[in-house]
Amino acid sequence: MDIRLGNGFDVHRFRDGDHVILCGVKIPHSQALDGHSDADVGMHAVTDALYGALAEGDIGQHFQPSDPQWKGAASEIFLDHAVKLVRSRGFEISNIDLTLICERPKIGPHASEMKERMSELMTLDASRISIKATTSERLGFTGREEGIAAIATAALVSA
Ligand SMILES: Nc1ccn([C@@H]2O[C@H](COP(=O)(O)O)[C@@H](O)[C@H]2O)c(=O)n1
Ligand SMILES: C[C@@]1(CO)OP(=O)(O)OP(=O)(O)OC[C@H]1O
Repeated sequence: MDIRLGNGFDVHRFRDGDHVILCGVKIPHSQALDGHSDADVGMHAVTDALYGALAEGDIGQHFQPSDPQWKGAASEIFLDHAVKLVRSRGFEISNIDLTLICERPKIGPHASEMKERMSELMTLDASRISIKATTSERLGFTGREEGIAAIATAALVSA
């Protein structure tokens, strides 16, 4: 059995708006997240963790931020590509662990829906998907509510 571990980290800054999209779920908030795509920072971190576990570069190498075709794109496109690449390389996803770092919005009330959405997108049992959140105790850019950071770990096992 071959085991691979990968990590992903992403940050998106806030901009004017009335909701954020995290793990494919629309969450009402006093601001939106800025990015070339839909700026789903949680989904980007998970996607990068999958690419990392395969040593297949990073999300920006696969989906150039300068490419107009990804303007406003749903980040499910990127995650789907990474999941398909995992399986094409003869691996299965054992588990995913995601932590979102932000003062607001509060993630807890939405974590279950986010987990279910990721489960559907990855065809992975929800019991293998962990979605957590923490503040940075008002320290740094997340503490000043300038943006959201996300860090993810993916574990793959040979199929
Ligand atoms: N955006 C967030 C941040 C935190 N939580 C929940 O609050 C708990 C305490 O967070 P601290 O940063 O103060 O330790 C944390 O464990 C989460 O359960 C949240 O839901 N959304
Ligand atoms: C998702 C992509 C898609 O062009 O752009 P962004 O939405 O800006 O997100 P980021 O994590 O900054 O860069 C990765 C890019 O692949």
